[in-house]
Amino acid sequence: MSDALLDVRDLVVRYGTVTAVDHVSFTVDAGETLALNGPSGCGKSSTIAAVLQLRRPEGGEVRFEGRELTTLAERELRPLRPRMQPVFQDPYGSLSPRHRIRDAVAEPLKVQGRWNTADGPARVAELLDRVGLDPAYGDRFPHELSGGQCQRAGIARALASEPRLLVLDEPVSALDPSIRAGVLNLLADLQDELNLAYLFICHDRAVVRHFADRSIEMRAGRLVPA
Ligand SMILES: Nc1ncnc2c1ncn2[C@@H]1O[C@H](COP(=O)(O)OP(=O)(O)OP(=O)(O)O)[C@@H](O)[C@H]1O
Repeated sequence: MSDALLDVRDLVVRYGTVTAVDHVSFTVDAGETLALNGPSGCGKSSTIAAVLQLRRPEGGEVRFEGRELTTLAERELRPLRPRMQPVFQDPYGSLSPRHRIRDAVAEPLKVQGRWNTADGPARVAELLDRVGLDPAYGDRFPHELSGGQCQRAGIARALASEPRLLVLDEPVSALDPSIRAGVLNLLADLQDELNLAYLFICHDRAVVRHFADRSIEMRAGRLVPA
């Protein structure tokens, strides 16, 4: 058995007769960035949905922190879910338009029973500050933030859960090219500071070369030599 943080073995995802992920295996170590590349429709989203157990795979194993997730009941998965957090491409899509940024960042703490009125607000301010947002932005709604600021707020919300793994699904593709580097630098700093692991989907080869420790390539549901 490997001691990787995430160990995916022979993963299979099917939609009816379509095999979207066909016996895919990879590992991600603590503190490591693995890039997952490939053309549209090759199975990247299906792979990460199965890793996050948002969709139960038809075959294979997803071992996270040494525990096999695919055989766990939802009730057993619940305490593990905070430790693997997604960050999606659309910065506005991952935050509810009706909730202030402060409440969006506080929500994971409340859901996980870790909210404390004495120090909760300070924790939220600290998380916003950590991602480079003035804590005063906590009062705003997502549409009052730029795309880059909103993506930073989404990262703060993910960090509230104290994850070990972030699944980054094209986290800077929707952002203005001039602000992409700032968000990528933030992710790199957070990784160093918190020993976070990243499973990173990205189409931009220059970004992958700069940002990832290793990369794997998918074509038509299978891993191919990079
Ligand atoms: N809900 C679904 N029902 C049926 N087929 C699906 C479903 N979701 C994905 N597929 C099919 O599975 C295959 C893999 O899709 P997937 O979205 O995982 O690829 P992708 O690499 O993430 O693509 P993109 O980069 O465009 O998001 C494709 O052939 C797609 O049409």
